[in-house]
Amino acid sequence: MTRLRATGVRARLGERIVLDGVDLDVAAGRVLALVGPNGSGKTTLLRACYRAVPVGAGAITVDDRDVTDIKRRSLARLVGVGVQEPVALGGTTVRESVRLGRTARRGWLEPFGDDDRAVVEDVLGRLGLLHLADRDVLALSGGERQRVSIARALAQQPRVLLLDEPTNHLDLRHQLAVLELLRSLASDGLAVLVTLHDLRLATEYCDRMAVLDHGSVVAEGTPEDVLRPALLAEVFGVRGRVGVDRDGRRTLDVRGPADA
Ligand SMILES: Nc1ncnc2c1ncn2[C@@H]1O[C@H](COP(=O)(O)OP(=O)(O)OP(=O)(O)O)[C@@H](O)[C@H]1O
Repeated sequence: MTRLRATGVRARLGERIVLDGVDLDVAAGRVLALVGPNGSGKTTLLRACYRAVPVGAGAITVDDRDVTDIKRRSLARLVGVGVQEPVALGGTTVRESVRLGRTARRGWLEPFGDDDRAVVEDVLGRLGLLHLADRDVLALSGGERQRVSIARALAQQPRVLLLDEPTNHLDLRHQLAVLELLRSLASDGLAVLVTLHDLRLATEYCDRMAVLDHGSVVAEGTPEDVLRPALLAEVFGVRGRVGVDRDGRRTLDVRGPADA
């Protein structure tokens, strides 16, 4: 079973120690929400998982193989990444942009085949992008571009999916659609690690979360176990608690700043 693991990961950016002994474990079938205040190291940890940031100590492994020992092309078959600000080249349509995700799957001289086409059309459909497929990516809204970035990652058919703030440009309907999609991808067997700013959304939709604070994981578990009032006050600076609404859904009730 696929497993992404970080063990004692330390990373420096310039003079700063940004990750300071991070331990994390995401198994296939799970969505793990990585939450934490601004600047706590969430994006850096995700970047370390796909080798965009060097790890100074500790290790990040996929199926017990250190990611630094995996060739880039093989890594792209294992790990798909949707980044916060997708790079979009002018003159590329949505469909072409998503097709780029297939590069990792094909041999160097192998032509784009029916299988590739089927995967691209499938992910365009799953992300609600079919009606935009022929549009230039530069002529999209921020939220639409974000969905293209997720679609391209899925076109790689990875075993691990890393998404950095996949909901931050999305309207409410698309936020919920993306989080539902992550759940269904996990039940299809993917291991999903996703950074989320919106603690309420993370509480409602994710069965597990890890809280990063000053470069270390300070809590990991179910939202009700993790988001205790003391942690909400200390780490996020708010007064709040996790409860259950009338329909039995988990909710996060935030009452205001902790020092008010
Ligand atoms: N290139 C850099 N050089 C030095 N420090 C950096 C660099 N990039 C980021 N940092 C610092 O590293 C820390 C972690 O940044 P990171 O982007 O990983 O945090 P984050 O939790 O994703 O933040 P946010 O919630 O604001 O997106 C921050 O203090 C940031 O200022």
